[in-house]
Amino acid sequence: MVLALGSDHGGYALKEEVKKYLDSRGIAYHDFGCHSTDSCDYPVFGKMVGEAVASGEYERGLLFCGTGIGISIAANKVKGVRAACCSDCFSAKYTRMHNDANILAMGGRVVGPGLAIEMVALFLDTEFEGGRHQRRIDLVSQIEAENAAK
Ligand SMILES: O=C(CO)[C@H](O)[C@H](O)COP(=O)(O)O
Repeated sequence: MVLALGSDHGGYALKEEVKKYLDSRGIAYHDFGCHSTDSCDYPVFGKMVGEAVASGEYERGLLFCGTGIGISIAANKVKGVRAACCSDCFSAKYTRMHNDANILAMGGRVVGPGLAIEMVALFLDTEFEGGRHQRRIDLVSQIEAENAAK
């Protein structure tokens, strides 16, 4: 699995911590930026990672901003993206099992590195359950298709 990573300045430090964890597990990733704590704009990186995941080039993505919210909102504007902003392990696990989330977003000003790494592990290691949940994802995709046609 190759991951697409992105952050703004508010999520930069947490992204660096998560990268150390991914390195320790030998999980490959590409970091689309940002690459410092200089102030920047989260939609730029949410869009880049969203498009990278939606294209199929990267299987899943990890996004970071101050709250995790803005960058997940931006990524979710890309067709095919299901980005979940999480700050607890239950949500990080169930967003894989029930929502087949393809991007996990976290807030560098909300969660510490220990919790973030636990959430990343659950997000990466949990499979989608399918079944009734696939029907619901199909309904979400239908909303995307309807809006694209407008
Ligand atoms: O969390 C965020 C978006 O949801 C941003 O990281 C946050 O809004 C950036 O704020 P500032 O420019 O004051 O550092």
